[in-house]
Amino acid sequence: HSVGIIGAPFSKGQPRGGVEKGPNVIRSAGLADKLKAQGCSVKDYGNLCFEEVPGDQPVGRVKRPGAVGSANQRLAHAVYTAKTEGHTPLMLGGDHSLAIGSIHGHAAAIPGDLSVVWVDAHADINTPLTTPTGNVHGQSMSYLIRELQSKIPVIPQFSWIKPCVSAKDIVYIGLRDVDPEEHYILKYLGIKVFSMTEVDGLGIARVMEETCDYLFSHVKKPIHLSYDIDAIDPSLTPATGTPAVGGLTYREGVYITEHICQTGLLSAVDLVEVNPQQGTTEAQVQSTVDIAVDVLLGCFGRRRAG
Ligand SMILES: N[C@@]1(C(=O)O)CN(C[C@@H]2CCCCN2)C[C@@H]1CCC[B-](O)(O)O
Ligand SMILES: [Mn+2]
Ligand SMILES: [Mn+2]
Repeated sequence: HSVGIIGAPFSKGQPRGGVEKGPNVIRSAGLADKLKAQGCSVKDYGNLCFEEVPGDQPVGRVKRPGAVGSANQRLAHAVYTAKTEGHTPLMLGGDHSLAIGSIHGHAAAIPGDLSVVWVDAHADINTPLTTPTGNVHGQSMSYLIRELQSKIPVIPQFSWIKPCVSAKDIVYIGLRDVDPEEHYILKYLGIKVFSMTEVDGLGIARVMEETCDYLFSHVKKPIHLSYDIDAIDPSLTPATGTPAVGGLTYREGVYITEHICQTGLLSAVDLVEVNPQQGTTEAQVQSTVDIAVDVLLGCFGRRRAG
């Protein structure tokens, strides 16, 4: 595996300060050295610099459209570059609004369509008209899904975004805090969802088997894995902005990435929503960061069997 690390210190997709520190705290836990120790080659592209956008007024309910639009445009280019230079892009967030740029840049760099595996307590599929908070980290997927575009009002700062994902190529794992409007959208689009109920009922091994059967049932497409650390139970990863009880165990969280790795189709990864300022103790921050690193090592070949 050749991994292209891209730091995206961005927080304007949500209201809590600190998530912009995610890239550096994950790096300082030894991510690059641990990837190299397991045989990966690593190119660290460093942290992107995101411009300030003064007078960044909401468009409708959508908050900080200027900052979110420009950060994601810049990120899209960086992910495109890393991919075309032959690396598997690994985007370190930063909040989950960054999936807009990451998926956009990834899609632009590969022929044909990609599939998306979204590991999260949340669906992040609110539209500008359904969002209860206006925070774009809860809307990311709505701007990317082709079948949803008739429901998305014009946001000038997002005009560069070309929807690039088909509803049938998306699988959610870990959902347990979904807004009613999001639930309607998921049903309306027929998107495949393995909520925590399915994780409990089927077990994670079956969930991953069914995820792969579903995604590969027609054409095998490269996988974009967008992993929100709040998918893991907050007792293990408390340093995050929107914790929700009843999450994945450490073992389930790592099993997901081990399984996706062995498909050989992993093509880009996001690891988002680590916020060191949301931990109440240093130990809470360290636990969150260490688990984020282990999840990522699973993406790139680490097997618990050794
Ligand atoms: N759907 C949300 C949105 O703001 O759109 C509302 N929700 C918070 C709210 C808390 C109280 C119970 C109902 N949910 C957060 C979520 C976005 C999560 C973004 B992610 O990147 O952390 O996944
Ligand atoms: Mn998310
Ligand atoms: Mn989430």
